[in-house]
Amino acid sequence: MRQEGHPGREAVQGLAVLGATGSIGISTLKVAELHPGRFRVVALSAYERAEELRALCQTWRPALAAIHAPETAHWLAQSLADTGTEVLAGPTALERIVCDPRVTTVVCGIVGAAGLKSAWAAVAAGKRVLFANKEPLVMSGHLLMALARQSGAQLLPLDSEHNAVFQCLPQPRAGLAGAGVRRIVLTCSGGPFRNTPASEFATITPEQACAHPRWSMGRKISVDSATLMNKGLELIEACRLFEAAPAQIDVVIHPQSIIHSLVEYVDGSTLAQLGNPDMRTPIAHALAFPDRIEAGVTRLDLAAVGRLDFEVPDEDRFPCLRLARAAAVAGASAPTVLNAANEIAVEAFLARELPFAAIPQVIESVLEARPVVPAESIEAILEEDRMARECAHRVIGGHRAKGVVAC
Ligand SMILES: NC(=O)C1=CN([C@@H]2O[C@H](COP(=O)(O)OP(=O)(O)OC[C@H]3O[C@@H](n4cnc5c(N)ncnc54)[C@H](OP(=O)(O)O)[C@@H]3O)[C@@H](O)[C@H]2O)C=CC1
Ligand SMILES: CC(=O)[C@@H](O)[C@H](O)COP(=O)(O)O
Ligand SMILES: [Mn+2]
Repeated sequence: MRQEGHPGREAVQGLAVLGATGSIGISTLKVAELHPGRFRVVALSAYERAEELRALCQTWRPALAAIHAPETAHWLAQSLADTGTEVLAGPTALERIVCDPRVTTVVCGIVGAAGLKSAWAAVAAGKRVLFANKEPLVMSGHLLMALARQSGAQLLPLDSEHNAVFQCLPQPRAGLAGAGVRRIVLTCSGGPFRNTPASEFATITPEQACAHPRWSMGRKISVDSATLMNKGLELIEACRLFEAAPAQIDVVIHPQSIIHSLVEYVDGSTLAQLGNPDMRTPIAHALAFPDRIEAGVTRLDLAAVGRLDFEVPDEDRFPCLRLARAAAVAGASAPTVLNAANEIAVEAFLARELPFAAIPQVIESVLEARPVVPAESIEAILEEDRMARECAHRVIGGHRAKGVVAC
């Protein structure tokens, strides 16, 4: 993560917000709205929510917009005809956006592995790249970090825990050991089922799983928080972003989500970043870094919060965390397989085709079925992702054939 030579301070940043219609995209635009002299919205993207993208384009008047399906793009172009927005579609639209010379800063707010190619293109193009989309980092973070060193891209974490760790580390950095870091502690809310007995997991519905106690987020990450896979993915994400070994990352349950993560130093000091659970804070931090700007969030009132609690995570009830740690230790293709199996299992759960309790079972079966192979090119990673998804579909098919009912 380099700091020099990028538009943090003086130049107006040209923003490309990928996944503009999602939770991260909307929070980013709320921060940008507070600072019209600092940020110009150059490009917005969505996948299928065309009405929402049209409304954003009418407000922000970006030079470029992208949506997945060509026929939807045609409709969008017609309805934005008087705005000057050029509408793109198809597989290379996002790559074209991030490479546009008017774009200095790319906000990666797409969900899942679907964000990998655009994130990759943004890093290759040497942009300032703000990562919320953790799945590409889990799959290929080691390659993205190396690519950033070559291209001069500046990678900044938006994920609240990683942004907190970033804030607790000295800048510029020269590795964790050089900075005297002993370990990184990621906090975890515990999700909506922190106190739910495992015997009740079989009947959990998508609505219950998506009702996160602290954060308002998209459906996929909300389910990940409920299984604790979100923390597992974040453990791997932290290994990638901070070039840490899995053994240097611990997880602690902190139900209030006020401390967003901690860094322990060899001298016994532990630094933490605190704030109300609102993504506009890490987004404002990364957008303005190294400056600090108003984020529009409610100030933290510790007396009103009253108490901060901590617990050890229960990996028996939440095996996804254990599976993710094992994948981090195995390295190579294992994190890609873990992520792919999780995406397919969560999709099936949200479609009421798989019980909540079966999500970790599917992931474990896919991890057992796929050999760990080298992951030293983006092509190899994409191929492993494809095969792991196929395997997950077969495992889920077998599960359904046994007549296990989903809620
Ligand atoms: N929400 C949060 O607070 C946090 C999110 N993150 C991470 O950020 C990412 C985004 O999360 P979140 O904003 O909650 O997700 P949302 O589901 O709210 O938004 C996802 C966005 O990505 C677009 N999208 C979905 N599928 C595709 C696809 N195949 N190709 C291109 N675009 C697509 C959606 O478009 P459309 O609306 O048209 O479907 C939407 O704009 C995730 O990786 C998540 O883990 C990390 C920390 C916090
Ligand atoms: C806001 C954010 O960064 C999420 O990733 C959050 O961490 C989810 O909360 P959990 O700690 O419940 O996974
Ligand atoms: Mn997070």
